[in-house]
Amino acid sequence: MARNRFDVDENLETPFNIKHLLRAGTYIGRHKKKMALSLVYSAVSAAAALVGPLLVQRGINVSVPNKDWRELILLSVVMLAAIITSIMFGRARSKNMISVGQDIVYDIRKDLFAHLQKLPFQFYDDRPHGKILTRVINYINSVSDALSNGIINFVLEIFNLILIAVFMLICDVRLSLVVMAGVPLLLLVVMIIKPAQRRAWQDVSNKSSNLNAYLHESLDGMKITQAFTREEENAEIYDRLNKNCYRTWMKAQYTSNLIWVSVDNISVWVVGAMYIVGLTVLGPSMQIGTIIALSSYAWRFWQPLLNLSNLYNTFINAVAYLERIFEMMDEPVTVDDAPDATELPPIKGQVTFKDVVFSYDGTVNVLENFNLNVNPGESVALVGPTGAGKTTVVNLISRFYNLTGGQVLLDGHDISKVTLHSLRSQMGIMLQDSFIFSGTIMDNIRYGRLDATDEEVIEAAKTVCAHEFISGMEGGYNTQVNERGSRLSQGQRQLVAFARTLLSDPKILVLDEATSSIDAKTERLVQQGLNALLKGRTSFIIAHRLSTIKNCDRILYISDKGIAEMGSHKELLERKGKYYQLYTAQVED
Ligand SMILES: Nc1ncnc2c1ncn2[C@@H]1O[C@H](COP(=O)(O)OP(=O)(O)OP(=O)(O)O)[C@@H](O)[C@H]1O
Repeated sequence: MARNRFDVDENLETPFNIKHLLRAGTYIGRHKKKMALSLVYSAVSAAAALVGPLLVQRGINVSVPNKDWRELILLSVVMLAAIITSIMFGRARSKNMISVGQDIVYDIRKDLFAHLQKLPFQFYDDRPHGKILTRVINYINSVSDALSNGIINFVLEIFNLILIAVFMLICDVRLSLVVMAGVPLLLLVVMIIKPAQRRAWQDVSNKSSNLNAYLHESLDGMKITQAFTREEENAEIYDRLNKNCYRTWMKAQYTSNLIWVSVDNISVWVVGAMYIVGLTVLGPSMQIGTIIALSSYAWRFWQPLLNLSNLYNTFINAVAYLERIFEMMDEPVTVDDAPDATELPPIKGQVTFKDVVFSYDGTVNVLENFNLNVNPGESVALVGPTGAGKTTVVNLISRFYNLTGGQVLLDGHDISKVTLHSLRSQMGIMLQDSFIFSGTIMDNIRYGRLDATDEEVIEAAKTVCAHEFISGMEGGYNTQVNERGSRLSQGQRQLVAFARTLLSDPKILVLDEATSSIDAKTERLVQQGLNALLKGRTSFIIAHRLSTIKNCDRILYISDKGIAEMGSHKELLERKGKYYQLYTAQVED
């Protein structure tokens, strides 16, 4: 699927949709008190900062000519107080808004992660994980700033603009109009440059998302890269993606700078025009203190306009990011409890596949009219060629994917009609990828049953012959293993994962290549422990090494979208069919 690639851009250019901002309002609404307080702090800080030029005007026009030193000192004290007030309220606002911004990040991330944990295997099959990370980390960061500071700043800048305009008009109406004459010119520049600027920043975000996706994939596959000496080729791909980031970043900076340069130019022209009009056209009727005060306001007048135009961009980008975030939050949990789902009662372990049809992509069927009935306590092995569908069959029992057709029943209960928790908590699954989490070995074995005692953990490890190597490690069961268990051998990882599966004391056990990396001697020992454990449990065992499944009650040879052969080891050998060929080939080897 096209989106599962690190070099395919996401479409961020979406029409402004207020719906997303309104939905984001639910996150902002939780902090309305702090937001309102910040607005008050901001207003006080801005108003205090604007008093200065008026005081300067009064000082130059009145106090100095009248040599009223008392008033001049008073004006200086008031000015100092205004500056201190402005700084203090500004700081209080910043402190407040930082916490609001982080609260919003926290809330959105929490909801998103909760949702990610519910999304089915299919979702993760389809997307580069680096891009998911970009949404959870980068997009949420960008959005939080727009939702917290952005909204406050928007209100504040409008307030600032009105306030500055009022202060200017109080100073002098005619010169104020000269300053305001530059506004249409600025709007024109903004309208021309802003769309390009927005697209440029979206490009930056896309290219860094692609870089993240590739980086993530490369880190995951680093050992293979080094084994195949692909470092140079990979460096070239990374370099290309990195250059894309560099190029788009420079372009975005360039377009952003265009706005600054334009605004700077316009403001210089306007202030220049104001001086010319003030000193020549209006001449003697204009006092120098008024011109100085007005020029100070004129410089400030442009700042909120520029900030508003930047905020416009921030909001447009935020809406695009919000759309991507909400798209992920709205990603349907296709494998979920049905509205009328019931709890699966404690099962005996009968598993029935009834006319099951399954396709991953909706076009090619992996299984067709698959029928099977496994009795409680029966052990069933699945063998067959690579890619025949063995893992698919066992994944369907845990409902990791929805069926395309037919039914899977546990003790007669349709698994699509029971809650996932009650279903999966009765299953013990050991997937092909024996994933080890960062933490201790004890934590890893206890992963599926948090209330298990240390003794139970050790007992499970002993059963799968993991106790010996664990005890030999420097910290025993409390040895820290790195993420993915990189400090354990592949076989040791399998043994830990095996113990984890057994500890959950399942009614149905699924072992997908559980012992493929374990040496033959240990495997035989594991087998003995396993035989005891399999008693009373229904088990599905996938193994390419046929010696490990010879004793299973039934062996299914999976091929051609179904069961090609079925029977005990002895029966299948006697039949001299596909299983016989597979087995004799292995024995000869
Ligand atoms: N997530 C997926 N999306 C699309 N197709 C898939 C997916 N997983 C497996 N397939 C396809 O479904 C078929 C059956 O795969 P499955 O993993 O069940 O085979 P298997 O018999 O377990 O193979 P192996 O012995 O190699 O583990 C394969 O052709 C495979 O390409």
